[in-house]
Amino acid sequence: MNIAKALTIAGSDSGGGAGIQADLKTFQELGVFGMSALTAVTAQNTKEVTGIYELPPEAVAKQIDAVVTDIGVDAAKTGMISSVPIMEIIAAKVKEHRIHHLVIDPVMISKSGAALLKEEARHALKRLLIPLAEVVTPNLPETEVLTGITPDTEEKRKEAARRIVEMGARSVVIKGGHLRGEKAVDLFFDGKSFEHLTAPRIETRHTHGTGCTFSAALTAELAKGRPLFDAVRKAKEYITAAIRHPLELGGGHGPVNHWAHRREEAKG
Ligand SMILES: Nc1ncnc2c1ncn2[C@@H]1O[C@H](COP(=O)(O)OP(=O)(O)OP(=O)(O)O)[C@@H](O)[C@H]1O
Ligand SMILES: Cc1ncc(CO)c(N)n1
Repeated sequence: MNIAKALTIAGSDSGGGAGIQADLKTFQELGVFGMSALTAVTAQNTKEVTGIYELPPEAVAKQIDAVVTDIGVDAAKTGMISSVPIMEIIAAKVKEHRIHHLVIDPVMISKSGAALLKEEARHALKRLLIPLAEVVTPNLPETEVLTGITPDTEEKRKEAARRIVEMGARSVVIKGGHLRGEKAVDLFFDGKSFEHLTAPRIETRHTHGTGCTFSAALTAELAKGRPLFDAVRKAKEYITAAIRHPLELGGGHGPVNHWAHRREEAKG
């Protein structure tokens, strides 16, 4: 049996909606065997982050080595990587193990407002990780930090996408979750052409983990061998269903529903 295998290199969210937990749930839902290399443990719920505990860089390296050398990795993603030494070791391991299908989700701030990336690590993210990416998935504030462009118009979002590809990424999806308007529109660019991914905007506060879940779905589809833009489209369908059928857990930004896609598939 040929089983697709995906690895997430990210932080743990005790609340289960974002981070490693969102990634593994998404991999499983999409029929991919999920593995993890933890970079940090966060104490977190739908309202706040109450603690961040980084792992030693060596612990991150050992987790990656352990799974790549035995089980194998068809595609990987990165999420929360708070410090420069952890970024350095991940970049080295991605090169050493020739991980080609790599999704970089440049996580910076949680929905509840906590900083998940140290300020001094912003530059390292651009220098070390973005050049290794098959696709980078910034939201709008992350796009601004990466490029210095305020992405408040379509033209500026296109310019920012060009800049991210110039940094060495093979492609980028600028996510429009933070825009207003009737539609949630994301912009894809692969160095040649632009494509829009459009879905109805759902009125809800239960959006904890949208970014992690989207990039995990994209990673799962790449692990299965789906072509890049098809994988992006599938990920968009998956996250839209997960937002559309909220679980209504917790008193703050509740988690998205990782199994909602089953309902939509059942409807046809
Ligand atoms: N209210 C919404 N309705 C429909 N789609 C949405 C909504 N909010 C976000 N999305 C979609 O979810 C995906 C993730 O985008 P978003 O901009 O929310 O990521 P993010 O800010 O990185 O999330 P996170 O808080 O997990 O870091 C995108 O495809 C975006 O268009
Ligand atoms: C551990 C972790 N990673 C990513 C996010 C994204 O917001 C989060 N809230 N927590």
